[in-house]
Amino acid sequence: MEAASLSFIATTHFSKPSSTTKFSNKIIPTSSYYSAWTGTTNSLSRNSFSRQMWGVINSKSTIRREMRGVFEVRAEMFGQLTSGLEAAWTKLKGEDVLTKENIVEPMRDIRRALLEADVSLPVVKRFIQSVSEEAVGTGVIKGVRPDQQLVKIVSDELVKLMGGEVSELVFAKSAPTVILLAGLQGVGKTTVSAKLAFYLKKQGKSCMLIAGDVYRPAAIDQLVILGKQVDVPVYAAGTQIKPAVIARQGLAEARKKNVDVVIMDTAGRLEIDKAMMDELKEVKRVLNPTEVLLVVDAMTGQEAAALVTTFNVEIGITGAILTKLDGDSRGGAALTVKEVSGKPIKLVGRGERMEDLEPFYPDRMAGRILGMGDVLSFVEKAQEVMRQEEAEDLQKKIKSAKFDFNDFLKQTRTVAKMGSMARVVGMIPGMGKITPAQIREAEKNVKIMEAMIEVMTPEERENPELLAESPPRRRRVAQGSGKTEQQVSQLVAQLFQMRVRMKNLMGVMEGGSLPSMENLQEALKSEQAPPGTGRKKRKSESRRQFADSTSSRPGPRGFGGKN
Ligand SMILES: Nc1nc2c(ncn2[C@@H]2O[C@H](COP(=O)(O)OP(=O)(O)OP(=O)(O)O)[C@@H](O)[C@H]2O)c(=O)[nH]1
Repeated sequence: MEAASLSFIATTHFSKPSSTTKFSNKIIPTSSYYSAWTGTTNSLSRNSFSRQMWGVINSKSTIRREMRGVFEVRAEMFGQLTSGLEAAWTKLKGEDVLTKENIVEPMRDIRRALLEADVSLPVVKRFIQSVSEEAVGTGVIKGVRPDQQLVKIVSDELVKLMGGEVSELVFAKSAPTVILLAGLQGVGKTTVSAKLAFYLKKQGKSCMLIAGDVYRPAAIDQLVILGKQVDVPVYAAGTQIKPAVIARQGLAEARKKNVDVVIMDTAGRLEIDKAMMDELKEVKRVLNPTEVLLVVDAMTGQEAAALVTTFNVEIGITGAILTKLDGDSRGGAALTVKEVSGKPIKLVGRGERMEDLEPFYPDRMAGRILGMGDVLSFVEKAQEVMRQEEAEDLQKKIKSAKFDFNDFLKQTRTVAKMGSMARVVGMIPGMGKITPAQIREAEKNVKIMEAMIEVMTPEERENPELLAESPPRRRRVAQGSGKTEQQVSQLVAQLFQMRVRMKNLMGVMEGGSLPSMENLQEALKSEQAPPGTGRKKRKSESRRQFADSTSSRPGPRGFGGKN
C-alpha cells in the first residue's frame, strides 16, 4: 500500500498535469501513515467507568448507601443519548447495504437523540448531513453489517464534532506558565484550580495558586484549604485588594519561588456583566497568561457552548474545562462546545475529589456515548483488511503497468479523505520545504483532474489507451468537463508517466519492508532528466511504457500533439 500510495501522491499532487511535467521529489506518505498519526485510543467501556464510579462511592463510606442510587444512574452516562442512538441501529437490521432510502429512518432517530441531548439545532443539522453523506458514500465493507457500519460512521463524526484529538495544555517556553481560570458563579472554578494544580503536580510540575475571588470571602478560605489538601502554596491577599493587583503580586511571588505553573482563580457572577469582563481583561493584561480557560458546567448543556463563545469574543480564551460531567446525563455541552465556539474542551471534571480531573478525549467520549467499543474495533479491523486487499490489487496493477483512471480517482479521494493536503503535508517531518502556494496549486490540479476523469466512460477509465489513441474521445472529455483538449492530453500523458514512475518505485521497494525516504526520492530522481532534456526523456519513457503495456495496440500516435 505504501509503495503504491507514496508514488501516487508524489507523482500527482505535486506535479503539473502537463506533458512537460516537472516532478517534484517531494513525497507524501498516505493512509497507513496517516492512521498511525491520528491513531485512536481505545474507548473506556461503560463497565470500567462504572467501576471507577464505584471506587468513588466506596471511598465515602458514610454516604455510600444514599449515593449508590445516584451514582448508578450517573454511571450510565449519557444513557438517554445512547439508547436514542440504539434505536437508529435497530432500524437497519436485515438490510444489506446503506442506501439513501434506508438511512432516512435511522437519521431521524439520531437527530431526535441529539436534540434530546441538548445539542443545538444547527449543530445537529450539520452532523446529520455529514453522517448521511458518509453513509451513502462508503462502499460495503466485507463482513460488516450496515448497522455496524453506521455505528462506526456516527462514532467518527462524533469524534470530529468534539474536536478530533485531545487538546493538550500549553506551557510557556520560560516558566512560569500562567493559567487564568474564568467562569460563572458556582461552576466549580475554585475546585478546578486545586484539581488542576494536583493534576500538574502529578506530572512533576511545581504549582502555585492565586486566590483572586475577592467577592466571596469563603472562596479564598476554600482555596487555601484545597491548596493544603493537594500540598500546593496559595497566594492570598484578602478581599480588599483589586484582583489585578493580587494577580501582579502573586505572579511576582511565583517568580521568586521559581514555580513552574501559576493558576489564578477568579470571581464568578450569576450573569455576564460588563464589570466582570473588564476586571477579567485587566487581570489578563497583568498576567499575560499562556492559557485562559473558561470553566463551564456540563449540566447547562448547549448554554455552555454559548458561554464559551461569549467569553472568547469578550476576553479571548484558549479553551474550556467542563465540570460536573458526572452529573450530566445528556451530553449536549460535551458535544457542542468545540463546534459552536471553535475552542476545545481541554479538561473535564468528573467528581468532587481532587483526582477527578482529566484530559478530554473526544474518542473516548464518543465510545462512551455509543457504548459499542467492540463494534467499533470490529469495523476498524474489517476496514483495514479491505484496505489491504485493495492495496494488493493496486500493487498488482502497478507491477503490470495497468494502473488506470479508476485507481487514480480512488487514490485521489483517499488523499482527500485524509483531510486537507496542507494538513497532511504539515504532519510529515522534513516536508517543510513545500510552500503553501505549492500545496494550493497541487490541490487545484487534483480538482481539474477529477473533473476530467468524471466525464470519461467506464471503458476509457479502465483503458487510458482509448483516449491516447482517439482525439475525438479527448475532445469529448474536454467538452464534458469544461477543460481544454490540451489539458485532457496532458492528463492522459501524465497517467502513462505515472505508470513508469510507480513501477520504478515498486522496484525500489521490493524486498518487502518500507523504503526509506532517501530511496524513494532517489527512485523519483532517477526518473528526472537533466535540465533541458526532461521533456524528451520523459516523453520517450512514457511512450515506451505505453508500448510495453499495450503491445497488441498501435502506439499513441499524435498523442500530446495536435488533435
Ligand atoms: N459532582 C461534581 N461536583 C463538582 C465538580 N466540580 C466542582 N463541583 C462542586 O461544585 C460546587 C461549586 O464549586 P466551586 O469550586 O465552589 O465553584 P466556583 O465556580 O468557584 O464558585 P464561585 O466561587 O461561587 O464562583 C462545589 O460543591 C464543588 O464540589 C465536578 O466535576 N463534579
